[in-house]
Amino acid sequence: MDSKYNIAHSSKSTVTKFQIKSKPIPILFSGKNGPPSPKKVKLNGDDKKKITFSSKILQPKISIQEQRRKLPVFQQRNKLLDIIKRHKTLIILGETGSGKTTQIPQYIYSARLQENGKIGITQPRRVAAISVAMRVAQEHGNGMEVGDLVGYTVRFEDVTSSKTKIKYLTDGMMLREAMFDKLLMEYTVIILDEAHERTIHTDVLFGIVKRAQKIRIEKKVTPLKIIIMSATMDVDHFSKYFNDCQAVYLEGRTYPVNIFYTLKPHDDYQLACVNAFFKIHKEAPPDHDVLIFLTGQEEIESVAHQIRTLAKEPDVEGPMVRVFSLYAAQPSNQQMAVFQTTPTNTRKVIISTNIAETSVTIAGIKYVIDGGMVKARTFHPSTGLELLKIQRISQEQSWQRAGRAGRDSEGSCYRIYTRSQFEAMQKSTVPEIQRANLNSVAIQLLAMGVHALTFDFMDKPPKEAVVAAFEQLKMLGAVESLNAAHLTPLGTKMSKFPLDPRFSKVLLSAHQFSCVEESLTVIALLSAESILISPPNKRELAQKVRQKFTSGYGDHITLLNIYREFNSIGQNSRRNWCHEHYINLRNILHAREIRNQLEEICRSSDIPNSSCGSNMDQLRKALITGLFMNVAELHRDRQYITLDKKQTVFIHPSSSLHGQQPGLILFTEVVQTSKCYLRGLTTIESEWLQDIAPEYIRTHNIKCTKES
Ligand SMILES: Nc1ncnc2c1ncn2[C@@H]1O[C@H](COP(=O)(O)OP(=O)(O)OP(=O)(O)O)[C@@H](O)[C@H]1O
Repeated sequence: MDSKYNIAHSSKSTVTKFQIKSKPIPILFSGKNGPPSPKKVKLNGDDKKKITFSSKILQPKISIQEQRRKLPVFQQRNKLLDIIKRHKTLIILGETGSGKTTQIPQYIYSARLQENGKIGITQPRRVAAISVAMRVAQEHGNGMEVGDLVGYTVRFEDVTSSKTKIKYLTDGMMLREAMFDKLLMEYTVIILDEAHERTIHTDVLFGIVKRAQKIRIEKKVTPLKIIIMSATMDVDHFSKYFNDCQAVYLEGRTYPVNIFYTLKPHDDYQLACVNAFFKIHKEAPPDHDVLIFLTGQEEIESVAHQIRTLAKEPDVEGPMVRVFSLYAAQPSNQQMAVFQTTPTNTRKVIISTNIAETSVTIAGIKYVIDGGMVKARTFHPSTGLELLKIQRISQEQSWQRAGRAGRDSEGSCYRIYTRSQFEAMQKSTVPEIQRANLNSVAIQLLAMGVHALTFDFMDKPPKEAVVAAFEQLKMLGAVESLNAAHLTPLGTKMSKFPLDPRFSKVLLSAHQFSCVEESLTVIALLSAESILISPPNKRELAQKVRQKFTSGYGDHITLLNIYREFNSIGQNSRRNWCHEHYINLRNILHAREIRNQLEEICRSSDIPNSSCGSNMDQLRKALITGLFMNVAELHRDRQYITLDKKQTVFIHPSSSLHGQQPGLILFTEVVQTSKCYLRGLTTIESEWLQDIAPEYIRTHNIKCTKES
C-alpha cells in the first residue's frame, strides 16, 4: 500500500483552476502525418436522432482467436519460444500493443516451459494486473473464469486457486510473497513486465529475482527463468545488470498511431486537454472513445466536471458523452468500470492518471490526449520531507501513453506540448528508488535479511537516503543499529503491515493506550485519498456544515469524528449524508476497506482490540509513538519550526488548527507552495513527547520551549 504519509501537493495540483467556459476554444495541433480527416458525423439537433449506426456494430466481428493470430508476436511465436527455452534470463522488447503481456505467458504455458511451476507476470499497477488477467482468461476460452488457470493477485484481492498456472500480480505483491519465500519457489518463470517503469517495487524485485535465480542454481533446486519485458527501455543497461543477458526485439505493431503536437506551449494543460477533447468530439464518429492523461484525483474530477457540463451546452456539437475517472485511490470495482462498453452513439471519455499508461488495453480508445504531466514523489533527505510534485513526463512515458491508442484499430495521440517541448523531455523517468523515501523499502529488505546499502540495485539509491531511512528505523525501534543485518522483533511485526513504518508503529503501540480502534481508523483514513470535498466556490459552506466534527485537537481527530458519524448512520442514508457534508463517499468506503485489512493484520499479530471512547489523549499519545519525528514547535516570532531538521513551516489554511497557535503540533502532510505548509495535524503535549520518545529528544538535543 502506498501510504499518503508526508505527501503533499504543489499549489498547481490542489487549486482548481478552471472557469467553466460556455464554449470550448479551438486548439491548434501539428503532426508529421497531418491533421486527421475523420469521418464527419453531425450529431446535432435532429441529426442526432437520425444516426442509426455505430461502427461498434458495423465493425466486422473477428473472433478473439483471430485477433490473437493477427498480433505481431504471433508471427514470431516459435522462434520466440525457442529463444525463451534456451536462455535462463531474457529481455524482450516489442512495440506497445504487439502482444507481449497477454500472449507470451500463454505461449510459454502451451509449450509447458513452466513445467511444474507457475508463470508469474508482474505489473506495476493493479488495474493492469486485473484487466490483463481477465482478458487472458477470456482468450483462453472454454468458459474459463479468472481464478482458474489464469488468476491475479493485487493488494486486498487474491483471485487465484490451486489450478492457477498463469498469475498476474502487482510487483508489490510479488515483493510481499518474497518476504515469506525468498526463493519464490512457487514460480518457474517470472516475467517482469513494464520494466521501464522503474517503480521502487520493480527495482527491488529485479534484485530479488536475480538473487533467487542464482541461489536456486547453487542449491540445485528447480531453476527460475526470468524474462524482462517492455516497449521502451534501455536494453544495454538492463542487459548489463542481468549478467549480459540476451535481448530480443519483436518487430511490428498492430495499428498505427498518428502523433500530433500543439503549435504553441500550453501552461494550462488541463484547459488545453478539455479543448482538445471537444475538437475531437465535434469531428469524430460517436464510437471513437478518448483517453485523457492528467496527474491526480482533483485535476481529474475537475476536468471530468468541465467535460460533463460543457457537453450538455446546446451549441456544443457531438454525441452523448459518458465520462469516467481512473486513479490509484479508487476501489477496484470503480477502476474496472472504465472497461465497460457504453451504449451506441455515446462517446466514452476516460480521464486517468499514469495508471492507465502501461499494459492497459481499453477497447474502443481511438484518441489519446496526453497532458504531458505527472505527479511524482521526491524525498529530500536534508529536510526529511517527501513532496509530491507535478512535473513533465519523460519521452518513454509519452510513447507509452500514445500506445494506449491503436490497439484495436488505427489511433491518434494529441500531445498537449510542442515538438520541441517533447524533445527537451528526459528520455527516461528517473527511477523512483533514487528519489523516494526509503524507509518502507529498507524494512522490507531487512525482513528478507538484506541491508539496503549492500543490496544489488540496478541503480543505487543515494547513500544519504538509505542512511536517513535506517536512522528512522532505529528511532522507531525496528533495528538496533544503522548496520543491522536483522530487524528487531518489533521491526518484524512492523514489516507485516503494508504501511510506512511510522504508521505501523502507531498501530503496534495503540494497545498500550487502549485505542486500537481509533488508531486503525485514523491510519486507514490517512492511507486513502482525502475524504473531504472542498469545491473552490463552496469551500466556506463545506467547512460550515462540517464544523460540528471539528476537534480542537486537530485534523486527525476531526477525521475520526467524521468516520464515527458515518459509521453510525444506516446504509441507505449514507449517500445523502456524504452529499450534505461534502464527504467523498468513494474515498470513505475505500478507507473502510483499508481499515478492515489493517484490522486483520492486527488480529494475526495478536494485537487485542481496544477503544479509548472519548478520551482523545490516549489516541494523541499513540500517534506520538510513530510520529515523534514529525513535530513542529511554535516559536516566539509566531512561526513554527520542525524539531527534527529545524525547518520553518506554517499551518495550512485548510487545517482545522488554522488560526490557532498550539505550542506543539504533530503533522502527517507537508505542502510545498510559496511556503512550506503542514496539514494533517494533532496538538500534543511537551511532557508526552519527553515520556514517549526520550531517546529522540536526548539525541536531537531538543528542548521544547512551549509557547501558547
Ligand atoms: N481487454 C482487451 N480488449 C480488447 N483487446 C485487447 C484487450 N487486451 C488486449 N487486447 C488486444 O491485444 C493486443 C495486445 O495486448 P498486450 O497487452 O498483450 O500488448 P503489449 O505488447 O503487452 O502492449 P504494452 O507494451 O502496451 O503493454 C492489444 O493491442 C489489443 O489489440
